[in-house]
Amino acid sequence: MTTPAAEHRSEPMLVVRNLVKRFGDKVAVDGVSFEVYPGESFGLLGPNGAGKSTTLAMIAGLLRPDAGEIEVGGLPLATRRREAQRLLGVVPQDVALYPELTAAQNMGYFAALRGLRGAEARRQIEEALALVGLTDHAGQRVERFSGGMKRRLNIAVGLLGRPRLLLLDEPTVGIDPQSRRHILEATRQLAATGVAVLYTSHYMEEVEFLCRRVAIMDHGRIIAQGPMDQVRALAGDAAVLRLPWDGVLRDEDPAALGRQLGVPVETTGGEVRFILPRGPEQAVELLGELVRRGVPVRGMRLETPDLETVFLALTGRALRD
Ligand SMILES: Nc1ncnc2c1ncn2[C@@H]1O[C@H](COP(=O)(O)OP(=O)(O)OP(=O)(O)O)[C@@H](O)[C@H]1O
Repeated sequence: MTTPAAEHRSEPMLVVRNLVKRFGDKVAVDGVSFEVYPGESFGLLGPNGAGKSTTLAMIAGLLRPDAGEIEVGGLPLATRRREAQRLLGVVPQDVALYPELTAAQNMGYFAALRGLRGAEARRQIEEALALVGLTDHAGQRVERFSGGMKRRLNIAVGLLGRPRLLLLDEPTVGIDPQSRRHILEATRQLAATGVAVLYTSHYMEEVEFLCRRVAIMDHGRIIAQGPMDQVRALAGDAAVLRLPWDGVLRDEDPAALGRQLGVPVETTGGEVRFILPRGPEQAVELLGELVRRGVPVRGMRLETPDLETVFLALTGRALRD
């Protein structure tokens, strides 16, 4: 499934074609193709180890592909890497900051590395800190920052040089809700100003919030790609039953319960999600089973397909176990 280029008025900012990367016998990226257009956040979704970071590292020019092509702003990465990299902002999973320096000093250092000087550097630093909500913390040393604030600063660093293509590698893993909101909102604003954003995540709700187009990766391959509604439709009848976690399954291990009941389960943010391949009617059986086991059901929500259920429908596995 592909999006007709005609839908987009501009040329793609990123073209990835038949990308392959091997590590020894392991094929980490296996024939991946997609495009990202100016002004859109394109979601690259997949479980840990799917090959998302490896794909991003190749686009960033940090890893050489074994096969395939990458073009950034029409420039082939293989032959015009330096020019292409000037259009790119990369925000890696690991935070790379100097803890003993303030946020502003870190930004100043990375701005200089990017070749920015004087008033232009100051303007860009100010803008980037404002976008991620760190203006009031500019003078604070990074060692006193929370994990979420460090991630936001890491993103601000990635924005120096005003990239036309921003690569965000799972920017919200393990951070507080406030920082997460800042990051999602900043990403949205950037896309609104015309930046092409490639957003990788294994949180489908983030991708559903940010992205109109998405690719789902598993074992190095793209197993579904296209506009969100079309990809969602691949879930067929599957549904998700969400139950509050606190107090409900106190004495039960939800993963073990899921295995016994034969349905994939994941636990996130105080609730358990049971994924029901056969759709809503399976919820009746499942609830009956929970009641038989004496599990007090104090609330529930039954939802129609999201990207989680798509992944299950296509692979038979939950995105996050
Ligand atoms: N330098 C490397 N050497 C050997 N194997 C690697 C290397 N980098 C990645 N891999 C393997 O390639 C596969 C894809 O890894 P990758 O980090 O791209 O996945 P991912 O989807 O980004 O997952 P995560 O969210 O865990 O980073 C994994 O099986 C990983 O173990």
